[in-house]
Amino acid sequence: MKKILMVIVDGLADRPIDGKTPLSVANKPNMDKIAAMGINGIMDTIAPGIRPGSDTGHLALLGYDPYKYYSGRGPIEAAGAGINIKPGDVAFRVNFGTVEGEGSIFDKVVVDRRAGRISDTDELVKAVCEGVRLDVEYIFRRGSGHRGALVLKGEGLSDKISDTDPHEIGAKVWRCKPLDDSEEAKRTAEIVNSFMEQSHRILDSHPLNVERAKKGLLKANVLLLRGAGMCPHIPPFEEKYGMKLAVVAGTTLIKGVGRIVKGDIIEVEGATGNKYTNLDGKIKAAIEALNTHDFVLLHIKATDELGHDGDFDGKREFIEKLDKAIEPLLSLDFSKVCMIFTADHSTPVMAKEHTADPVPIAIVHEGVRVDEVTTFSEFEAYKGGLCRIRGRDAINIALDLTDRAKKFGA
Ligand SMILES: O=C(O)[C@H](O)COP(=O)(O)O
Ligand SMILES: [Mg+2]
Repeated sequence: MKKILMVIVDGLADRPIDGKTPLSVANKPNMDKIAAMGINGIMDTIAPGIRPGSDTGHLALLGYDPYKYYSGRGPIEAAGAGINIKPGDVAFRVNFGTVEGEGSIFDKVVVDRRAGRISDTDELVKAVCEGVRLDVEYIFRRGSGHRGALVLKGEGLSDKISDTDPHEIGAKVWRCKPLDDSEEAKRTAEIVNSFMEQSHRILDSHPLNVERAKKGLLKANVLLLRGAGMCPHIPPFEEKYGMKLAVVAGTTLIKGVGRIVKGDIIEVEGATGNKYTNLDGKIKAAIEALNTHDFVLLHIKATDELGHDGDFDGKREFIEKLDKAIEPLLSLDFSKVCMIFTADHSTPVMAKEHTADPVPIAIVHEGVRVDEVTTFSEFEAYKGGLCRIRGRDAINIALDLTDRAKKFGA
């Protein structure tokens, strides 16, 4: 049976500054070869004008309707961190951030939502877990980089509560509020606010943070919570498509997407989800996974981080580094493998956030209607034969090319 490889370069696409994007000016002969070998187009991961999160974007690319199956970022992040969420538990995405100011945690101002992109939070997580006492059981784990996941466990909880992450720097930490009149939401918000206060006290005076401050580094002294949600109910990928799924990713969230649809997560040494990740190792692992799995999702994260950081040159340089690393993909046997090369959304350096600008997509397989596009970029892709598709179409096209599609009608 033929195989499918979907390469998703997170936040790869951009909005032009003086007519240029990091992708359009990067020297990337291998991506251009992929464009030349395949059929090209632009893709609205969810729908035109809808800004995808990486979670909803990846669900759509795996063929799941995010409006039906998405139950918040928290549970996906928690699954990625290896936490087994049970019905009734409430999960959150957590950011190690930096606050300054006096008074309670809710009087303090967020000066960085990523604590200077801190990379090792093991000791800090341990201190929080040892010190914070709540009215419920909880699990707090680190994720990749500044990320983590918190799960409140037990009866009488609700996910109808607001974030404590204000989503912007210069703003005060938000107090968690119930979003409906239920006792459960009121109680959960109180528990969250207690977690915020206690964890801040522990982190602010932690020796590692005192040391960071001495070195002129930002303290990781607040845990910003967002995306509260409960256990998702989603059909396993294999049940839906009859294909075994493998996910090669360093980023906790994407591992989580793989786990909630019951795919296999391939761990690669040195896969960090940042610009120093082990690209060669990930590409090798993805190619190997094609021997054991039917559908392989290879995720590359750093382009998105560099977009969030507003770093045009950094994003271009990373694209060039990635381009060198993907060379082995060009030697795949495209009579047996269908390769989709694309992004989950745009993260323009000028916006430092995700936008709804469509992303380029190239599909390589024997027999595709190769078009005249020979450059992989936001400006060339739309001239290709795929024209403009939605995220959920990509997997269907691959199913058709690999002779898995069922005829609709007689
Ligand atoms: O990198 C991530 O996890 C997200 O795409 C952005 O999240 P952040 O703004 O909290 O870093
Ligand atoms: Mg993304």
